[in-house]
Amino acid sequence: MSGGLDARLVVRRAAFDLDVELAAAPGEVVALLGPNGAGKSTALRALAGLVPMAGGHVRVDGADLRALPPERRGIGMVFQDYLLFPHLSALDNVAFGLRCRGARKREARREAAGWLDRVGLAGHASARPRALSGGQAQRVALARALATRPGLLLLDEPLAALDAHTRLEIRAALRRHLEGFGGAAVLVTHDPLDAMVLADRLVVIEDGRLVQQGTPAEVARRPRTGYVARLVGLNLYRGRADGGTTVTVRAVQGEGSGGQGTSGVATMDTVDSLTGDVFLAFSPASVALYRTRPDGSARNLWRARVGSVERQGDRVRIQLEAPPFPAVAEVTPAAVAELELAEGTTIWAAVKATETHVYPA
Ligand SMILES: Nc1ncnc2c1ncn2[C@@H]1O[C@H](COP(=O)(O)OP(=O)(O)OP(=O)(O)O)[C@@H](O)[C@H]1O
Repeated sequence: MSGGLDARLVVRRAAFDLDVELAAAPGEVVALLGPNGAGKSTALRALAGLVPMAGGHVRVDGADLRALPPERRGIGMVFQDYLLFPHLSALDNVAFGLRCRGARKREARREAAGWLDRVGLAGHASARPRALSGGQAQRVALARALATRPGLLLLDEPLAALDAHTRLEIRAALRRHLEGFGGAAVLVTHDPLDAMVLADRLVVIEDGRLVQQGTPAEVARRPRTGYVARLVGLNLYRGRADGGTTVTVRAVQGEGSGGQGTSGVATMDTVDSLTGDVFLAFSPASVALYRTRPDGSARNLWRARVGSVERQGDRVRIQLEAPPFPAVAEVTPAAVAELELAEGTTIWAAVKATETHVYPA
């Protein structure tokens, strides 16, 4: 690829080893997702030149940046904690980046004023960072990063320090500005919603390795690890399909979804005919719960113990412990009351074959 970002990032530390390839086309926003300690920040810092690389390359618009120090890479950066210069006004913070690129003072300030206007802060040009709210400070940081029209923009948890209301507002502003941005952008986030809203493509890393990538819709539809499944809220199992519509499954949900002893096998009826190793997924909302064994139409049915009951908005998430079928069910508060669900309750869980989704592993 000549334009955009083309990188392979190799970083070695005593107890950690990162090796990921990362590409982003001009105008594309790639979100890096992964559990704590997966190496997201390390990858971003390697791109920025803030940690030494043991191997690989960083090319932006065809230019190899690996030998350059951070300040000469021409990369725009937006961090969680803004990192504005406290002694400079909002205007001069934005102008600073332009000055570093060689713009004259008047010219830099004129252009900076235009960017402050674009992020809705024309009236705050002379304010010092401490006089700005978190959301305003983050908009100044964004203007500062965009003003230099970098070939690569890095965003490290840009919404994490903001309160819920400001977060919504800045997420929308960020989306607008990213849409108008012509360079490649890499966003690190913990928040699947930020990733889904802001990114064109998701790259998931675990333990320093890329485990899955694709558009948000592809990743949400076909998670390939327990982490991704939890992220998108699906129940996920690995199994073998026999060419018919029966899958022999074992859980891949990992910790917190059934605990230890997730051994043994079970079969599930599906509607997809595949052969070989497969993933089987279904949504928590498709799990029906019963106090007594239900009669009637064919469906997958199993006994489970309620592990936890957790209210989330107007729904309740129920962890079901039932090796090898640990699962999450999502029901209404009325159903919780009616079924008298509490930790330790034993119930029947059912999922229709038509609600399952099977795809090659
Ligand atoms: N400065 C450092 N020196 C040594 N090890 C570090 C340093 N920074 C991070 N690590 C280790 O490198 C690994 C990757 O950390 P990193 O911060 O990149 O992960 P992350 O995916 O960004 O995690 P989080 O979501 O918690 O921010 C972890 O094992 C971490 O403990």
